[in-house]
Amino acid sequence: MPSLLEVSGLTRRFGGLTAVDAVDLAVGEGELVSVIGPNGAGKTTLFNLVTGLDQPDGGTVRFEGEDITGWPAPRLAQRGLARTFQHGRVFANLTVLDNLLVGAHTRLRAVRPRLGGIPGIGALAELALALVQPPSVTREEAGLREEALEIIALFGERLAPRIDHPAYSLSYANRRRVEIARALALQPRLLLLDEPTAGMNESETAEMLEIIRTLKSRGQTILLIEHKLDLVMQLSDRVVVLDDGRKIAEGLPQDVRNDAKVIEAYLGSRNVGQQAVAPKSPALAPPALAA
Ligand SMILES: Nc1ncnc2c1ncn2[C@@H]1O[C@H](COP(=O)(O)OP(=O)(O)OP(=O)(O)O)[C@@H](O)[C@H]1O
Repeated sequence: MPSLLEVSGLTRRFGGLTAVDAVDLAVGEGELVSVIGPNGAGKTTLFNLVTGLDQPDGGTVRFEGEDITGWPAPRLAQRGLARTFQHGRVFANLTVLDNLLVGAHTRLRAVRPRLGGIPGIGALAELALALVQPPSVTREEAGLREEALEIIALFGERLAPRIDHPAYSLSYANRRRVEIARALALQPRLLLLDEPTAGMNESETAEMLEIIRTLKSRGQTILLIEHKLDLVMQLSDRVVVLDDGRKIAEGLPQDVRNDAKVIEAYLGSRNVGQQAVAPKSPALAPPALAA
């Protein structure tokens, strides 16, 4: 049986720099795979290539065996891939709940009548149905609202009391939670999280770890970029390590932690996240030193 996601020989060059260099990567159904590596290793570029925000110079991306290389992001979202961004992206003027409903909207069936073939007719019919609001649309939207509230409940008191607040009024950490909640509203087959704990303090990071653990226990397949290596070690089924665009190691967290090439990459002059690798800083120390 093919993996849910299979990346083969993926390559992206920017001028003379090869940001992603013939990377192979597979994620099985229900797995949590983390991508780690020093700053500039190519992690976000890899995510951009998988999620249609950037086009590869070579290689393929397959999803459930289907070649999805170069598909635009909206089509990938409908196919079951949802992602979050390193610096968080929400609809600032929409409420928390509406941010989720926007995410869920791609799944609505009743408001998207099948009137293909005649250009523009589908969009017109969709608009007409939205204005008239027949029972099928109302029912489906009520269902999505229920689902959205269930997703919000996952974040406990952080979001539940704020469902009617505009996203711009939220704290940075809450905006990041909304972004993840919105991605979940798509009911993705594969959730790609780009540094979900960036900018979060210790207790917020611990909360996020529990949320990701809960998602994983529900069978959610996850591809994760994360600089906080203790979190990576606790959550991951497998870890893929990039350095200078190339995959230098892959395996179980405990094996990667002790891999000589990984230790070398992290002990170089580069930084992990915004903070220098230092053996005295266990949470940010390279894998081999974080034990
Ligand atoms: N649009 C671009 N144009 C030119 N160079 C780019 C572009 N995007 C990324 N790069 C370069 O590609 C390399 C990989 O960058 P990328 O952001 O993927 O690394 P990363 O592992 O995600 O780093 P970080 O941990 O700092 O987020 C870097 O050297 C970066 O400067």
